[in-house]
Amino acid sequence: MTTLLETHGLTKRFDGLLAVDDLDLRVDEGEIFGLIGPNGSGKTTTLHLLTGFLRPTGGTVRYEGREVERLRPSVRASQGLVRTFQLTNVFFTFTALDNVRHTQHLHASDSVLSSIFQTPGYRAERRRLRARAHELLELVGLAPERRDVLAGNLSAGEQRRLEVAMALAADPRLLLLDEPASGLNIEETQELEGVVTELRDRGITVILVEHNMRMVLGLCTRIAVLNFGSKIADGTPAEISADESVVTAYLGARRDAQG
Ligand SMILES: Nc1ncnc2c1ncn2[C@@H]1O[C@H](COP(=O)(O)OP(=O)(O)OP(=O)(O)O)[C@@H](O)[C@H]1O
Repeated sequence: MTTLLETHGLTKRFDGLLAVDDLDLRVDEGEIFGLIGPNGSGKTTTLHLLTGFLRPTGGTVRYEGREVERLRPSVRASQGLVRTFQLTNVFFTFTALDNVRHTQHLHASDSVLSSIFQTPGYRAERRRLRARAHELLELVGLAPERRDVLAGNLSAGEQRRLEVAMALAADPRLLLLDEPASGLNIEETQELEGVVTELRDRGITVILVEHNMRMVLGLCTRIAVLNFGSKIADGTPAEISADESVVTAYLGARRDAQG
């Protein structure tokens, strides 16, 4: 198994608060890797550190064998380390297709001159990208008749899957999904699970940050559990479900929430 992503001693401190504490992770190529933990345990901060939206206070992030913790998010994305954004990147007044096309343009390397003069090469590339956008929407289960619907008029489940299609426009090798099932009903969650499985089958490695335990336990090959910024367990779904410290962390969190 090839290691695709590794962190060593990854740490993030916000003033006095240790949000991520000396975290070692290893994600192998072809995995669906789960990152779970109670509210405030450091999952989102970890995701920001992996993708470059935050700089670590200490430690390293290795992707494809190279240290990337100092690289900007756009540079990491161009290397295939891509994340979703919980709908913040979706333009609700654009159609589903135009949202994907827009994301493709953000990653394209067209020269200004070729676009002004509409060279044959430029036009062929545009046709290729349009066909690819249709393919991506189909891959996430947005049928051709949904392509031209405004994103704001899609169902919650369709919007989540559109968000995945937009991330796929960057051609990820490793895709980080940030709570993709939040706000979805059971049926929508199952459709999303089908999409994540399909991505894995197509060779995309996935890191899934998610509160829905049924989804995480059902999909992931391995899971790491955070609590107060530290990793308290990692292993297969069966190992994690049977781990006393995980059960205690979740029960403790629930008691705190109940006051
Ligand atoms: N920019 C910031 N400045 C200060 N503290 C922060 C910042 N971002 C996160 N934190 C704190 O770091 C800790 C970890 O937060 P984080 O959002 O990573 O947790 P999480 O596991 O993703 O939580 P949730 O499941 O609720 O999304 C929390 O105590 C949070 O308040």
